[in-house]
Amino acid sequence: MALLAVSSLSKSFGGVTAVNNLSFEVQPGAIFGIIGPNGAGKTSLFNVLTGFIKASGGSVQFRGQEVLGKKPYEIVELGMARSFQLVKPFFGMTALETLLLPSWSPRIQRHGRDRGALERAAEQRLEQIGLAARGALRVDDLNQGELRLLDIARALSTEPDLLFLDEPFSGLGHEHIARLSTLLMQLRDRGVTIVIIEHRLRELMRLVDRVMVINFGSKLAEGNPADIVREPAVIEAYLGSKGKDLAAASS
Ligand SMILES: Nc1ncnc2c1ncn2[C@@H]1O[C@H](COP(=O)(O)OP(=O)(O)OP(=O)(O)O)[C@@H](O)[C@H]1O
Repeated sequence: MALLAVSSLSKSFGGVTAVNNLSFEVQPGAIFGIIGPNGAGKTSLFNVLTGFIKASGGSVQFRGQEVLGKKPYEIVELGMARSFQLVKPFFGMTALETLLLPSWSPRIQRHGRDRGALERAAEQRLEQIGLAARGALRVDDLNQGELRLLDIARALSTEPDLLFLDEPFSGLGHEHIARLSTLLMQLRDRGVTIVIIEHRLRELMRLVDRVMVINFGSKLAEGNPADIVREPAVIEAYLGSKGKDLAAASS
């Protein structure tokens, strides 16, 4: 059974249809990429899937359970977590404190870990993401790339089974992208399913098992990365000359 089954999902903002009758499935243990031009509806899709905005119609099932209509914290409780394209940290808190906050969620509290264990877990998470030396710094003093990594670590702190990442590579240098890619593959190997929106196509295509292309809120194509970069409709609508480079790189 699919871990996530999205069926005929739509979202309109007045006269703008951001997500248009979209259906797709994500299998357990996959890394699933979502690409498309600016304004294609990718972030709106994540916002609906994670309960931040209401759908206009359709169905979203996580492990066979309907999640449309649930609040973001209820969705986290079920085992889904997300990072944000625009990171809005709690200014004044340290990086380590930011990662301790999600420990108070019922999902983590039910393990009954003491404060020392929760702090060690937060420190490990900082290390995993490459921010071990930044734990005591206030988030106000972190740069955009570091804030993005911290936001991903924050999402991981709820120990999700399904992780949504909105442009995780944006603003990161090659070293951090390589480190984050390795971490995502390790998470996948441990059974975490990952859905990624990303414009850095070369880096994304190396990581994903399957990719969906959306344009004007509708699915344009879906398949494995090597086939998708050769799809004429995708090249015309989105990849353009970048598509030829990508096709050459993935052959
Ligand atoms: N809150 C909103 N109110 C009105 N229109 C919105 C709102 N959010 C998104 N839209 C519109 O919905 C469409 C899809 O936007 P969305 O941000 O989901 O695209 P995207 O694929 O994530 O783009 P990008 O790659 O630039 O982040 C756009 O036309 C956008 O202007």
